[in-house]
Amino acid sequence: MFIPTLERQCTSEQREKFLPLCYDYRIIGTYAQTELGHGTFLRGLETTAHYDPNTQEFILNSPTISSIKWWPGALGKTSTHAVVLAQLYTLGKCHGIHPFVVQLRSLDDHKPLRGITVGDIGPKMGFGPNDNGYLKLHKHRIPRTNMLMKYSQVSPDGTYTKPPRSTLTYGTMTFVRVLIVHGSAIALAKASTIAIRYSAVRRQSELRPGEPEPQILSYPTQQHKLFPLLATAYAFHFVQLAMMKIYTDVNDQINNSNFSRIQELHALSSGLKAFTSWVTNAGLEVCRMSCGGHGYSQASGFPRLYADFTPSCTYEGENTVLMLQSARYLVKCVRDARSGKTLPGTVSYLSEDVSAVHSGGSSGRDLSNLDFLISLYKQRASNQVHFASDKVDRGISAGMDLVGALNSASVHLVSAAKAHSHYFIAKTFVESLKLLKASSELQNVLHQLASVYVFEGIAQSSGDFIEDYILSGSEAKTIRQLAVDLLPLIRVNAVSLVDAFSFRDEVLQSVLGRYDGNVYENLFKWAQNSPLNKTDVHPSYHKYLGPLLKRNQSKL
Ligand SMILES: CC/C=C\C/C=C\C/C=C\C/C=C\C/C=C\C/C=C\C=C\C(=O)SCCNC(=O)CCNC(=O)[C@H](O)C(C)(C)COP(=O)(O)OP(=O)(O)OC[C@H]1O[C@@H](n2cnc3c(N)ncnc32)[C@H](O)[C@@H]1OP(=O)(O)O
Ligand SMILES: Cc1cc2nc3c(=O)[nH]c(=O)nc-3n(C[C@H](O)[C@H](O)[C@H](O)COP(=O)(O)OP(=O)(O)OC[C@H]3O[C@@H](n4cnc5c(N)ncnc54)[C@H](O)[C@@H]3O)c2cc1C
Repeated sequence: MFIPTLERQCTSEQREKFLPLCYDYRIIGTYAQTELGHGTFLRGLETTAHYDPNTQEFILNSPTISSIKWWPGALGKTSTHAVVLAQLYTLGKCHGIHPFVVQLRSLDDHKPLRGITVGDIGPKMGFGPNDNGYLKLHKHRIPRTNMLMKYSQVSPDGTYTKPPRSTLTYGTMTFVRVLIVHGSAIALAKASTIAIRYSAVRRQSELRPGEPEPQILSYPTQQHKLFPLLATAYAFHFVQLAMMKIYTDVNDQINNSNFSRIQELHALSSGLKAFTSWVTNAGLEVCRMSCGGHGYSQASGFPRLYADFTPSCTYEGENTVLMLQSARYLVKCVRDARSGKTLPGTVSYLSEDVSAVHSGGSSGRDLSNLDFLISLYKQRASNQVHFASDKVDRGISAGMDLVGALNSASVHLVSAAKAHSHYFIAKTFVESLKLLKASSELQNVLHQLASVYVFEGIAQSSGDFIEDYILSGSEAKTIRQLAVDLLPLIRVNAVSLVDAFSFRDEVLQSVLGRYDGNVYENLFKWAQNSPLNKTDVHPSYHKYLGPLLKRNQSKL
């Protein structure tokens, strides 16, 4: 995050100064924004940067215990520099959060500089090798030119020039949220690869006396656990491509001082980051548990995969907070639509009158038609957004201010943002396949995946569709059965569909997911290499177990 921030927030002179040092690994940096007391509420960050016009320096300070920077990756022992987000003060006025490049350690002996107290925050649930750290600043001085001044400036005499948009400071977070959508796709693809390959190798139980034990991948329940997640990994692959395209287009516009789509990008990236990381987080556990006891072994790769992925739901914007950010924008769009404004592409459906399109229960609707079902996802999303938006309006009519009305409706707002994100993902998946240049055989297999993703998405949220009369109960049951009917068809290609992710064994880091399927021999080999097996009799025997056993044996 250090380099993307410099690339996005530096003047051209600052780029020339800092970026070559980064690219050549002459300095290593981190992104120090979160503090002990604040991670979500950025306007509440307490680190200060006071401008001293006499020396043309900023004085950075951690005024309270809660202002200590806390969590930034590689801050503890590795980074020589940091982008520090601090409240800018100049000529006696506070101008809010701004980014500053701060050198933390000497480039000669790597010792912390004067005014810098830095260290590791201690062991975490995962990310063991990463020295997430703390940083306490004590009246640490940096040159004026270390404030990243592409969008806002402080002149030598201390005069402040404000940015075209205050939220341009948040640009790196948007970029990383887009990466996390990709990260979710990759993590779920890895977990699906491990679970499906192992399920093809593992044989268990005797369905009928004398019959060979079947592959557990042949059990419909195992298929129902894994194949919707496999389809989701493909869905997330396509949606991260679409998200990155939108990010690149909007970022190009921002670089040309066109800020018209910055809110739409923030809302979409926030919703997709939260939706994909929540779904992946839960999916990793389903994949682990589908592998029985061996799934719980470190040898499976699942413990590390989960422990390293699960903070994706927290960092780069806690998921609930980001869903609320997305919903806040959707409510704004409903108002804009009502006042006749044209809405941008990803939310234009909110100005359509979808309610008249479908009414649940009418017979003869083709419930296997993906285009039709995507229109139901659209109706569900539109209904949820309008319902939540109406809640906000009623709160305001009852005398609340906007913040109070948004907070009061926040549970429904999160549901609306989830439905919006789900619609975008399902629609993108189906549309991406139409554009794919592939053989009819491949198109058929991918259509099966898209179908099971769309069907199962409705089955798992059928309440939303039934409550709003988008589907009747019997139609929801039919769609649920359509998903189950697809499972044996996907079974035929399941291993090939995970092989297609092409994870090398060294990357997958899983004995269960080995490409050669040689699991048992390698599990035994892996166990023999366990540190506890260095000696037949563990040294602890002589200290504890031996004396205990001998003492009790003498009583026999
Ligand atoms: C090449 C790679 C290939 C593959 C990748 C594959 C695998 C990689 C895997 C993972 C991805 C990579 C990296 C991740 C790995 C490890 C993690 C590493 C680091 C983690 C770093 C961090 O966590 S950094 C810190 C992150 N912190 C946050 O995100 C803070 C969240 N909080 C906020 O953003 C703000 O508090 C808030 C915006 C939520 C609220 O702000 P507030 O001011 O209180 O309130 P509002 O009034 O709601 O907002 C004001 C207006 O500002 C608009 N806004 C807010 N944010 C933005 C934004 N980002 N962009 C644009 N606009 C924004 C908001 O909409 C409001 O506007 P209005 O018009 O409505 O007023
Ligand atoms: C592995 C890891 C790596 C990290 N790396 C970095 C890094 O490199 N740089 C960096 O600066 N930070 C980093 N962070 C910090 C991370 O960005 C924050 O933890 C994250 O932004 C969440 O903020 P918080 O911890 O203050 O949670 P909080 O905001 O305190 O969240 C706690 C609960 O409060 C709820 N909540 C908060 N605000 C609201 C609201 N307005 N409405 C409703 N509910 C709300 C949340 O939904 C959540 O349930 C990292 C964190 C982790 C775990």
